[in-house]
Amino acid sequence: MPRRRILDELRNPPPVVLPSLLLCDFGNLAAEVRAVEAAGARALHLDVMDGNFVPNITYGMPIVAAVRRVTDLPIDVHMMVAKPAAFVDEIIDAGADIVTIHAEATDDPRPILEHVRSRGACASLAINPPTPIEAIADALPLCDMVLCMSVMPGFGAQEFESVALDKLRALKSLRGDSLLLEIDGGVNAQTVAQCTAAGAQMLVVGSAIFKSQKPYAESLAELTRLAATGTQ
Ligand SMILES: O=C(CO)[C@@H](O)[C@H](O)COP(=O)(O)O
Ligand SMILES: [Co+2]
Repeated sequence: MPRRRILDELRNPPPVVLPSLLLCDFGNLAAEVRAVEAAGARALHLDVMDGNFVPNITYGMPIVAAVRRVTDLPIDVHMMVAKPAAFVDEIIDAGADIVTIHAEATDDPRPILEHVRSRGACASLAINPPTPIEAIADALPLCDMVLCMSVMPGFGAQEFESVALDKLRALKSLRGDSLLLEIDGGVNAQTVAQCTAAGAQMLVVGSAIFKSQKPYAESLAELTRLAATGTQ
């Protein structure tokens, strides 16, 4: 889908809860994707980890492509890899609509963000909890989205770190609504309203959907309802 259309779809209306497939049943991947789509998901978040940038390995292009084959939902690929420049083209070819690279993985993210946009995808920059927003100030004009991590990346089901909220507030006051803001890590029914109150429109949720006893539709509806309370 073209970049402008993705951004319009995600903005209208906020907030968007993105299931992170990290903790889904990969033996039934297609069924899991169809199930969260039927449950009301408006976009998906895929965590690509290389065992180098983070101390964990997940999956790469074949899984992104497999998800692409079963859904037309926007796919946000969170690249936790040490050499993002080497892989963004293949990630886009596999079907990513939003390509999220980490500021900590590159000395200068700007050429990569520009390249992602030139390929028609949305360009997004992630920062870990200890990374200040000053570190990405020069790159902001090239970002469609900024992801503030609320855990150290690498694993699902970690505890929420509220330092991400301060950064969301600062980014919101710097850039208003021109920039999509995403938060990822420990987002659940207890934390989601704080995230939207701080300015996030994009809420990545893994364990609170895939490890919950509730049906996906119930979790997604509850999280979306609670997220909306933070915007009032
Ligand atoms: O990027 C990551 C982890 O590094 C995430 O996208 C997790 O998958 C989120 O899982 P929960 O914290 O919601 O369980
Ligand atoms: Co993620």
